[in-house]
Amino acid sequence: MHQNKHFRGTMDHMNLAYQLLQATTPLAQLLLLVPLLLLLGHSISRGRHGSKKQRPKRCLPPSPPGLPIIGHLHLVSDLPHVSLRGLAAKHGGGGLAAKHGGGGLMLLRFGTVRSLVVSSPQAAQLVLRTQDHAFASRPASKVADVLFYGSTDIGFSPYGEHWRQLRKLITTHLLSIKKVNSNRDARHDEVRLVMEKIREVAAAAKAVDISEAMNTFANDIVCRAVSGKFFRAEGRNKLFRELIEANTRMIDGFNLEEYFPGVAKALGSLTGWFTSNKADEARKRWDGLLETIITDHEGRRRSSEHGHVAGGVEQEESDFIDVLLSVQKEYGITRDHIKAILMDMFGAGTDTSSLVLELAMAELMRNPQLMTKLQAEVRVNTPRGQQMVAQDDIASMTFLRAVVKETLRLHPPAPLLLPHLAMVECEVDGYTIPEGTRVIINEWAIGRDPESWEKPEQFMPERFTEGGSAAAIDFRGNDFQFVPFGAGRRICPGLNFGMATVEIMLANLVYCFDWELPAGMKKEDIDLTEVFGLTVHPKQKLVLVPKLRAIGAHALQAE
Ligand code: HEM
Repeated sequence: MHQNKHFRGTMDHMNLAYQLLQATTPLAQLLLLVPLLLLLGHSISRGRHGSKKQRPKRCLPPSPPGLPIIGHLHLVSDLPHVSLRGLAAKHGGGGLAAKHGGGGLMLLRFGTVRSLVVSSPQAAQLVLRTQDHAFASRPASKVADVLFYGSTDIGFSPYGEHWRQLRKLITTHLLSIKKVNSNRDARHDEVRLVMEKIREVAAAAKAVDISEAMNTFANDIVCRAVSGKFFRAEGRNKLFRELIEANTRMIDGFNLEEYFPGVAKALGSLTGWFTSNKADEARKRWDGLLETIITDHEGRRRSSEHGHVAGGVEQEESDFIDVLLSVQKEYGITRDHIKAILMDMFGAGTDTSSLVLELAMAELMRNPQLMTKLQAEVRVNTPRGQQMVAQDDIASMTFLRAVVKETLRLHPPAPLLLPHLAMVECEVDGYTIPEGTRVIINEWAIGRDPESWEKPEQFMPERFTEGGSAAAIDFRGNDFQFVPFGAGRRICPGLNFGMATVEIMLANLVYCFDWELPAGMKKEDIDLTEVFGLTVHPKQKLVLVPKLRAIGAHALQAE
């Protein structure tokens, strides 16, 4: 392709020379001939030697035609992951990976921000593994700066020593497999509370708002691991939920303020409608809540150091906030850093797990034969007479895991992961990616890529079971056709925590109850239309009617 360009350039020089030679006197012809011959010679020698030198400086990935000022913003609908897939199918071809069924790189401009969109497993592998070191940072975000104390949390922190330290801290003290296992009793306790509530609803022949119930549950699980039983005081868990929801809406990555920072700066103080103004409000509310919780913990720590037990209540085992306070000096973190980390834990850990649960239940209700199959597996593998499914029973439930995987494939809670950033100029699949380019990985499109998945739009958990077409594929960041937790340095550190939360709850929902749709509703009426945000939610709430199984009734009462 580059040689063709040179050939064309050489031909242009020759045409020009020919025309000039025709139009001028012999002396002028001679005088003109010399520089033209020199130019021609130079072109030819560039064509012959050093094929690298002849390449244009930058061969950028393909782009659809854009508009002045807004760039490609008008091409993105209110479901960006869907429009980006459509655009990538038309414009994201080419590249070396295309030869292997890949391609999947497309360059867009949103306002002043250049964005690389990654839409195939091959391209995702190049960005998240081969060049992970170059793409492991996050783009600066005014909203994240306001919300997360100057982006000093983990999720929005730029790549570097601060991020490394915090990540080490949370993976060691909260999210390691050992820690996740040690939380099993607390998890079991929280699941039991939900089952009790559902039982009451079932006894009254009413319906359960599954979306709400799963969100509360996931939030309670994280809050309990992070701040002990403290969080239940004075309706704090409700406030947490409100604040988390507000954050998710504000940091969806498609925020005009971030695409026109100059305009936003000029107008920001005059108007109240910019997201960062709202973020400021939310941060003040977060700060008040976190300050109270941290101060409570400090008080407890002081009491126990002096041999007192706060409020006459038995001292509980230390939670994550206690750990953060005790390692503050060792890790060199400030009080604001602690608050930023806590916001991450509450935010990243709640919505994600609860969405997987809600959507798994929705898909099972749409596919009753799969619900029956899952119930059979869970009920057979739970020891007879046992009131609830326990963590240890889950190990043998392969279909349960397949259902969760299939839910993550079709409905990844964060369809565009979190944005990455090119820290240096680098080359991906023969294209130059300029330093500072924002990178959007369209995991939603990758999970539905027909090159990688058989009948990609269908919910078929069997594909992940033994003998299935995707039996060997896992979500731990090694199989790039399936990266709902991301991959590489920025892979979700809460993967084990999230999976443990989802599996134990789903198993118990289908073990303890049979489920029906509200009167007059058919399975075809379950609407999965989405609302976009950093995490994507179904527009319609999932409301289901629980029916008690005999075992559930005795068991839950007996506990
Ligand atoms: C099913 C549950 C979950 C899913 C699907 C999920 C998904 C993700 C995704 C897609 C990312 C971005 C990866 C990237 O940028 O490439 C992420 C990052 C993150 N997640 Fe999760 N997550 C889940 C549960 C959790 C839980 C339970 C926690 C903690 C309690 C957590 C904490 C985090 C943090 C701190 C980050 C930022 C990592 C960094 O930037 O280095 N996640 N998660």
